[in-house]
Amino acid sequence: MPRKFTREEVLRNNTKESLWCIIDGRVYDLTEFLESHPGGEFVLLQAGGKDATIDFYNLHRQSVLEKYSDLCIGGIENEEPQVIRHNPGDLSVVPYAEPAWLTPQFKSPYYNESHRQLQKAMRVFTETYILPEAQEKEVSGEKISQALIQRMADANILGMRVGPGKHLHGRSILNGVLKGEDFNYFHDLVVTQELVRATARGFWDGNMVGMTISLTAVLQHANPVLKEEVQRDCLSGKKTICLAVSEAFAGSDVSNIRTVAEKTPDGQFYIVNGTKKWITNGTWCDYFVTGVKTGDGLSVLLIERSKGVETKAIKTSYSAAAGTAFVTFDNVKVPVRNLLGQEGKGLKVILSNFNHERWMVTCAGVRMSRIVVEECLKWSNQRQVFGKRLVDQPVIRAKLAKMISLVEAMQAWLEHTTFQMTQMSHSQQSEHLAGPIGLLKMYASRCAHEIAENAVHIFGGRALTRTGMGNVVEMFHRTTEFDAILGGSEDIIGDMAVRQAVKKFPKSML
Ligand code: HEM
Repeated sequence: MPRKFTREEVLRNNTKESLWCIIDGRVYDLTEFLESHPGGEFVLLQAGGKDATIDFYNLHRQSVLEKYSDLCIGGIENEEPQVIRHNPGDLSVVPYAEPAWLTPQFKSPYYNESHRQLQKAMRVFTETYILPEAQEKEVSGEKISQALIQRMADANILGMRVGPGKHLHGRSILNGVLKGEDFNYFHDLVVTQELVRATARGFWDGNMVGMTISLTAVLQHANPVLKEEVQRDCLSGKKTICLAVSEAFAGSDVSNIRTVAEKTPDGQFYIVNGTKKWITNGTWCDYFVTGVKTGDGLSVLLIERSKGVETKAIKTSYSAAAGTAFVTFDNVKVPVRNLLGQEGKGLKVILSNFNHERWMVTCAGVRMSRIVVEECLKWSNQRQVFGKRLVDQPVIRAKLAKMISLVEAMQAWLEHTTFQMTQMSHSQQSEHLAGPIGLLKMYASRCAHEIAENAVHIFGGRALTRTGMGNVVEMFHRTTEFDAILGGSEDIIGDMAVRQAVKKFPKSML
């Protein structure tokens, strides 16, 4: 049984020798903690013997109390803690913190019980296994651990990251929550929107994004033997794979790449020379799905890390946990059986995954935007300035209204697009959805930009620091702009969408 104290007892412990305080009906002994408190000794001495609940929540997250729970020596007689504690898997109780389909009062035509079960299991998994490692590695810049990759492989989370398809058939997801055959794009959306809740941008990209955007090319375009081998290696977590297309010479204009592959006289191998830049997960990947020039055309080769392949980490403004690399191919010998698709038809191979990649970037960006809105709602409600909560200021409410409406609009458009994906074959998606998905991604990254800006204004100085209350907002503001670039710069894909629309313009109306 926890010890119970009266408020008078706590009040008597207000010196350096014995320093207690009350936070949310619980009593904390801060005597030993005084010297190591990141906020300094003086402020704690001022709180000695008092109820410091309002001051504490004005400056700290609930998770701080959970981390330092050993400082808690008991509770106050006849008082119960008021603050709701978050357990792994719980839905947020903050309005607008969850998409409408997860809010009991709202209904959705898109999701059924299998999506709800998957969402629940993914949230428990993310909060139990991914979030702690993500937070640690985001700071240290280290690669995701093999143990976590293995755990995701065993639960078939790796398989789900590549989207619906035959590679999931016969697999049981997260201990029987779902059969692989039943996995559709709404399950795919759920998985991405839960995983990104680990709120660590570099680590998120490090967590197999390379595989998400490259293994699909192998599944769709490799010869059956190679496909079987690489699929088995990657989905079991034994090997990792990334997409190596962009170069210092060519980003969104993939057809201008300069990496060259020349066939050996016996026709058995390609010899590859060139460089690749900004390759996510490249520092540690085993396989590189690589865009190369073959004669006048563009082709795609699966290159294994071997003699002549070198990778160097590129210093970026986000965590090195993403494994962003500069890759050099120096006379690398690649068997011809590693050609994906046909020689000279590589653009088709590269484009075949762009819709899914852009859609996935959008799923993640929309969810991160919502997390930032939740952070702002919570902060505005708990932060006191000029004797009032932030949320009591009309200017703050106007910002929140704008942010919430942007997130709701993005999610609604995303779900509408996802529904279209469930109704179309892969080739129909390429034909009809490339433009709409491009526009959706562009809209989402513009909204995220606006949300980040408003969030910084709401959090003030805390939005500049990587620790403490503003850490999520700081990370989002620093990294959200990448979504405008990844999978094709937003200006270029926006332009592509309009050009495609113009092509379909009926002549009779002119
Ligand atoms: C159980 C009690 C407490 C613990 C475990 C604790 C722990 C921490 C930690 C870990 C930080 C670093 C920032 C963060 O991670 O949020 C911090 C910062 C700080 N704390 Fe505490 N704290 C406690 C109580 C208090 C109290 C009662 C006050 C004052 C009334 C206080 C004032 C501050 C200040 C001023 C900062 C710096 C905040 C900033 O830079 O924004 N702390 N504290």
